Amino acid sequence: MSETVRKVGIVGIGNVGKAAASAILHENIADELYISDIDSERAKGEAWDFADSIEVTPSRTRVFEVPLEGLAQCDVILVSVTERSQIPQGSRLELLKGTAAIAYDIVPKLREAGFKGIYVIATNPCDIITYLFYHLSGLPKNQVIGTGTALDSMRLRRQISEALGGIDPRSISAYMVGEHGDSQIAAWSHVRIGGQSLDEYEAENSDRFGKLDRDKIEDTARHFGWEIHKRKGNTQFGIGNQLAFFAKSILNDARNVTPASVILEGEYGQKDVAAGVPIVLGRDGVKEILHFHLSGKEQESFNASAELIKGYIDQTLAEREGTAAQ
Ligand SMILES: NC(=O)C1=CN([C@@H]2O[C@H](COP(=O)(O)OP(=O)(O)OC[C@H]3O[C@@H](n4cnc5c(N)ncnc54)[C@H](O)[C@@H]3O)[C@@H](O)[C@H]2O)C=CC1
Ligand SMILES: CC(=O)C(=O)O
Repeated sequence: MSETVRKVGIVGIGNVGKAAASAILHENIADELYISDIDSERAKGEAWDFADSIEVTPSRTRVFEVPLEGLAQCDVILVSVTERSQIPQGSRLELLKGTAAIAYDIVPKLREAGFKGIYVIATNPCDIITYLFYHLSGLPKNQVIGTGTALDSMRLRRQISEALGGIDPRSISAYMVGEHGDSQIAAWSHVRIGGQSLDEYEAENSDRFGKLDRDKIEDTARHFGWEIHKRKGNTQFGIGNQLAFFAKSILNDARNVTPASVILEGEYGQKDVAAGVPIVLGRDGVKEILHFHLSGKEQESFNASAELIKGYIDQTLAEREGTAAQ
């Protein structure tokens, strides 16, 4: 019998990395989990702490602390590095200089070490960092994926669920698209409640809910991260579980439809940019990009969001390499 060992790596074992690692162990997603951090002593402590818990988790995942290059053997590397996780003025874009510098440091080293697997990136600003990983890694675009608007879309579904009397968010299909940031937009034209369009569902149930306040729901979902951030100083479990879900979908070739930040080459009218759109996620990473025909206003906002991301990508490439995105 041939033996397939599922190997997942995490680079950056802080708030987010630890939440992802815990989810991986509790859901038996990997046979071997490799963790790496610039602070290798702390990472070793985390690895040993996780190893102590294996007997009472459903998995027998072996956990190792490794230097960065030790991650090159993994099928999937989850990226949760950052220079600082605090964002005083509330924009993820403020992290760009620090996290771009980390990308320029670690991606060439992993390339040199022979990493040929799939990157899943949570590090903010997520879309720009995803593009930089693609640009620096030499990997095909299907193998470089940002979590993008996946977390925002869960927040959106939860807000819709609450407005509709608690209907299970898993029975709601609703996506935030564009930037994992302030310019993201809800694709209201494609919201479905158990397959029924939201307009039809609202009309059928007008005596129970009336018309949803879409602007308020969208705005709450868009900014929900800050409500958590200002109370506990970070967000970690939503995204940690999301990273684990991405790893599981890839390793199991699950072919889930999920929002993710991916490299666009003409899809949604955009090129040379990474932005959040619905994809099919499986063994090769991005198996397919779903093309929603957005309403005119949604497409306009999506274009503005993508242009904003592209502006920061171009600025970063110009500062670091004296070139713009190709
Ligand atoms: N995409 C999303 O939906 C979300 C993204 N995030 C982002 O995830 C990132 C991580 O956040 P936290 O875990 O709270 O930060 P943290 O500060 O707790 O952890 C970051 C870790 O990265 C390590 N690190 C820094 N430079 C490194 C390098 N060159 N090589 C290896 N390790 C290095 C640090 O030592 C630290 O352990 C941030 O960029 C944050 O904004 C957080 C929540 C949601
Ligand atoms: C911090 C962040 O990006 C979030 O929770 O959405």
